[in-house]
Amino acid sequence: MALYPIITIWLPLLLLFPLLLLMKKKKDARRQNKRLPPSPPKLPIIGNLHQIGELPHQSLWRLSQKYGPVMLLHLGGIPTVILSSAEAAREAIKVHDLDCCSRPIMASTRRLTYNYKDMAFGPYSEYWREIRKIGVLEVFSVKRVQSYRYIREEEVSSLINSISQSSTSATLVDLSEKLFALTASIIFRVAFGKSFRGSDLDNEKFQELVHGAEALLGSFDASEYFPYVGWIMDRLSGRRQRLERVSHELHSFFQQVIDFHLSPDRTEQEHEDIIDVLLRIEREQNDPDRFTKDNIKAVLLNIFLGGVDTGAITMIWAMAELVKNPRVMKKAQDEVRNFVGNRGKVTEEDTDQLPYLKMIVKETLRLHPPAPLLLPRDTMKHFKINGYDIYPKTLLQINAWAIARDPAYWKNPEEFSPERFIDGSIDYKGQHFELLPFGAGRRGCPGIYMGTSTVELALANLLYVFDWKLPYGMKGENIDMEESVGLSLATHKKTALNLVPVKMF
Ligand code: HEM
Repeated sequence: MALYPIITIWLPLLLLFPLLLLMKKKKDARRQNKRLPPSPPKLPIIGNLHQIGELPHQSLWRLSQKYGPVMLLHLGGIPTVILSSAEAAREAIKVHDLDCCSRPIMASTRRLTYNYKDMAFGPYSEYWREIRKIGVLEVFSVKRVQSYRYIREEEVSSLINSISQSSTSATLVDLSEKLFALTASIIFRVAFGKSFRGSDLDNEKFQELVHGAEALLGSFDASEYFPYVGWIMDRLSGRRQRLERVSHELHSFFQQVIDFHLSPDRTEQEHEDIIDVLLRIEREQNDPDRFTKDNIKAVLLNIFLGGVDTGAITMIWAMAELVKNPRVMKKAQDEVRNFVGNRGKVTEEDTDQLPYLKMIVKETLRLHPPAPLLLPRDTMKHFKINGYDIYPKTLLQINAWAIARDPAYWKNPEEFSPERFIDGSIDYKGQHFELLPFGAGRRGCPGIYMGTSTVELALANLLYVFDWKLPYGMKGENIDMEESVGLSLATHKKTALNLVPVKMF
């Protein structure tokens, strides 16, 4: 037998063997030296999934009481680190922001965002930096948000008018429904330039689609949790089909509105809406493939997902807390009524002069952050938090809800007390890690100003124009403050808030 073929195969392997041995030794040494965060016991295959209940932020908070502020879970096959203290959050999204500012890759986010042409779900990349920059400068800038002031004021006026009708008959108003409709109308006009009222665009159908997309984006595909077999579960559960249907319908809807903007019959607009802005960016690009209609649709999806529910949820919780706390309600009403006098309505300029109202919004966001776990981050490098090793490709979740209720930072944390912000030293803009309703760092919410402008204006008018009474026989302490995740990306009040308005102006 010829020795030559044997030598050619085995000789390189023999030479490689010591090298492989050395590499294995090094890897073992690294493993032995690594200090992983504490973990609750896990089950085969599902890992810690069985320990996460209907309200994940609350389940994770309970686990963190036992396992500490830096905790490692295994959600199926996904290693996930949960941070539940301001110090740990600071280390991650300030000190190591660049190491963990990506987002996890998932089949459904990829499909809904045109292969990550959006801002919110896209992994960290040169393209993401570019789209985020465009967003911050062109869509979310103070100037742009201020240019939509007339939309917010008109929509808040029509909300007040519609509530006034119930007030004359002293009937209950479903404030939850009204406030969702308000934020939806505002975002619809800001993005599409026209109101869905009296137009051929069907807002209800569109809302249904956005919620369908939220339900898909707010949960993981089984194929991510369970490699090899998860895709079968996604098919059997109908998730795959839902994903295809929602993506297809959203795509057609956005295409229809973009076509309308490009139609030669469209008259010159006084105000640039967001589609106009994005179409202008498309025209100004040197590389025609860099920013296309798909990029526009992906950004539009972010604006609807980020802009509608978050604002409505915040206002609903604020009103629920105010009727539960008549002292705070009265103080806020005195502030706005004394400032505005008999002018009949509150304008955006007025809200800048209402410090107590702003404290109420902060306190609401502390107790009820609409995104209690922020959005998941994906780590890109090895780094340490509180001395624990965090490895690349780990999912990172910050429990902003737990941090904002931690007695280590907050006196009587469960109490709704806007006065705790009286000295103005703590804000929600991402510099104070004990209050993170908008996240922080590279991935922090770019829509803070857009969101709070609507919330402050609508609340100020609701408090100025009406006194609010509970349904007959109901007491403040009986208001249901239970949370629900439901079909939304965000956590909201489980039951609708029904109140009786009494018109004062
Ligand atoms: C009360 C109102 C709002 C709250 C509480 C809120 C909260 C958040 C949170 C927690 C995040 C994730 C931050 C992180 O991962 O660190 C986020 C991201 C984002 N929000 Fe908001 N948001 C609000 C309003 C808005 C509005 C009005 C818009 C747009 C119209 C918007 C658009 C976005 C986008 C595009 C992102 C993704 C940023 C990125 O990944 O680069 N948000 N928001």
